[in-house]
Amino acid sequence: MMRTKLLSLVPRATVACRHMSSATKLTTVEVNDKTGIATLTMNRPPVNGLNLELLRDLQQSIEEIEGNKSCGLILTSSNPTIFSAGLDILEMYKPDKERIRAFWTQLQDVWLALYGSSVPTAAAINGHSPAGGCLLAASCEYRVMLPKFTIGLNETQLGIVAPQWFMSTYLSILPRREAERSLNQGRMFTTEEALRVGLVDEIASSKEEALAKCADFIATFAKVNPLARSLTKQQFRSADLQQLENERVQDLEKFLFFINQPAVQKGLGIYLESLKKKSKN
Ligand SMILES: CCCCC/C=C/C(=O)SCCNC(=O)CCNC(=O)[C@H](O)C(C)(C)COP(=O)(O)OP(=O)(O)OC[C@H]1O[C@@H](n2cnc3c(N)ncnc32)[C@H](O)[C@@H]1OP(=O)(O)O
Repeated sequence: MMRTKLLSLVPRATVACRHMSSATKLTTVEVNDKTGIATLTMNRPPVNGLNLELLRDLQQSIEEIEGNKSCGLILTSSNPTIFSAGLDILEMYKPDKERIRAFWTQLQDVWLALYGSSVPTAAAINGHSPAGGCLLAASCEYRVMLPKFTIGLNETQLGIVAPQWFMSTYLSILPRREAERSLNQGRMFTTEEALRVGLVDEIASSKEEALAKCADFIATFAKVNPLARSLTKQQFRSADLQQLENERVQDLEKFLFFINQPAVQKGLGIYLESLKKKSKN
């Protein structure tokens, strides 16, 4: 059964105090006193690669925001040029048997929590956002991106296949033809291209402006009944969420089977090497 987010259905009062979650985590949550909007910042140098620990912290932070009566969630990064480099490829290359199960299950949980979040969500995309990074941004309801960066589901470029729920997330934003073509191509869009196809909603010239635009989007719900808004969002997204809820185990087994294929491992090894060579030059 899909989780009902009762907590979030309580009308939201202005948050009285500024709250900062634990500094030892790979994410921070900061709630603006005036707006009641929570900013969730990813902070895992060097590239916000989504490893098991970052995913766990993301999940906890989303739950914290759902629970603390914030009136919206803005996802962003502490890195000035990278929103998130996507899944940490080291989790998938020559993986540890137990850890990779936990990793994928945690990724599923993060997606269910973010895509299914009952609070309004927006992404301030202040840097590159390939693959899993794009998934996180696309799971939000609104995206504001800074110029001169790239975003997209580039999985096929790595010789891997985005699972159905990545595709559903793309399809919730892009026209079907565009989603299919760009997924097949593993296309990375520039900020301007992303705006043109509708993958992002606005361009901002600084992170501060991006955060402000995200806050403006969230403020558009200020006079909308929170219960009606939340249930409407849930209805819109329920088929996608339900599909993964129903197929979680099969999705995990499919991922494990695929990722352990020698050809896939070889491809990931070559890709990692090319990233390392590039970073040394
Ligand atoms: C069947 C299963 C399907 C699963 C679906 C998969 C989803 C995914 O998310 S797969 C991951 C896809 N991600 C990418 O293809 C991004 C790769 N990275 C980049 O393109 C770039 O690093 C960048 C644009 C994000 C940032 O560029 P730059 O600022 O120039 O930084 P460097 O390239 O020098 O990278 C620094 C450092 O970080 C390592 N690294 C980068 N990305 C990843 C990653 N996704 N996983 C693990 N490690 C990553 C890179 O190798 C460098 O390491 P060092 O050489 O050790 O410094």
